[in-house]
Amino acid sequence: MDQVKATAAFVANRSSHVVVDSAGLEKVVENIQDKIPKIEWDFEGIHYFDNGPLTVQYLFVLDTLNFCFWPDKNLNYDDLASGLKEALENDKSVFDADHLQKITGLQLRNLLKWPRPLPLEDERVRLLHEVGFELERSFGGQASNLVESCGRSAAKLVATIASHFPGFRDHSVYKGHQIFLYKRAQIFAADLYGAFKGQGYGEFNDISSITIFADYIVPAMLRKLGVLKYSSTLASIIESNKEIVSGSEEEVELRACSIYAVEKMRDLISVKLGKQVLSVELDLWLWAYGVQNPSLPHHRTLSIYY
Ligand SMILES: Nc1nc2c(c(CN[C@H]3C=C[C@H](O)[C@@H]3O)cn2[C@@H]2O[C@H](COP(=O)(O)O)[C@@H](O)[C@H]2O)c(=O)[nH]1
Repeated sequence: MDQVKATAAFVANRSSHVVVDSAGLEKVVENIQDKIPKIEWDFEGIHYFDNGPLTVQYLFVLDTLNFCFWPDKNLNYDDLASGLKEALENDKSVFDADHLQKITGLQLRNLLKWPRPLPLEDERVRLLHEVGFELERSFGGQASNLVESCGRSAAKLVATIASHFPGFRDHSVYKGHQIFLYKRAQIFAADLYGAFKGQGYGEFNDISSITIFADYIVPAMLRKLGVLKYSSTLASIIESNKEIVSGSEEEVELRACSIYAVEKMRDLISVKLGKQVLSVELDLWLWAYGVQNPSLPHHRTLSIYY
């Protein structure tokens, strides 16, 4: 994930709409002291888990669809995670590769028991078809084979997913340079690590290489903590819920500066507190607090990546 870290730093060093505030960062680390908040993966109790390959298939489908909830005021990530869980409990073959390749928007909606079209529903369906097709073509239909082919390397898993599944290629071009953010591919590795508690399909010898998952909750939380500062124009766009175009400088800066800030936070925790923390742990802490503060204004971008 060196590419993610390096290109996020490239953006942070040139950004004009978003600034990583070193004093704010120092203050957060001082306040953390000995108690880096440890949040349990699945603290909400909404995910499917059976300790086997079906859990891997579930998590891959979940992270294929883990984006863009905000256009529907009532739809949240929990609806997706628990809806897919219930669908799988009712029919163990529901996420078989041949089913995924043929699923329709209406069927997906029915699986999730969602009464109206999902945001970006056509894209969600297209991505499920792509996943079903490529899983069958290259991995015997099983996401668990994809994971096993990566020999316990999270970095290899992210690279393999990006090379086989175009829908996971979370790239942008910023000031003429290609920037890699890989939110959904990285969160899949983190979900395996969290669900399987670092064992079996969740065992990775390089989990520390994963960065945070640049979505629309973590930047809002970093801003609340005083780690990110926005230009007055960007602040007013976000506070008035105006959309920000996918791939715009503002959007790339929000996401890349969040990744960069948390990597800096890790360095500072290591220097000041002598502790090694994973971005996965910091992400879960920031995200869990962010979603528990629904009044936090967040940026709104129509995107299939987060
Ligand atoms: N950075 C980061 N972003 C995350 C997650 C998760 C869920 N991870 C599960 C794994 C373990 C825990 O038990 C969690 O349940 C979702 N998101 C993003 O949030 C947004 C949805 O927000 P709202 O519209 O309010 O539901 C959307 O962009 C979604 O992609 C995370 O962990 N980290």
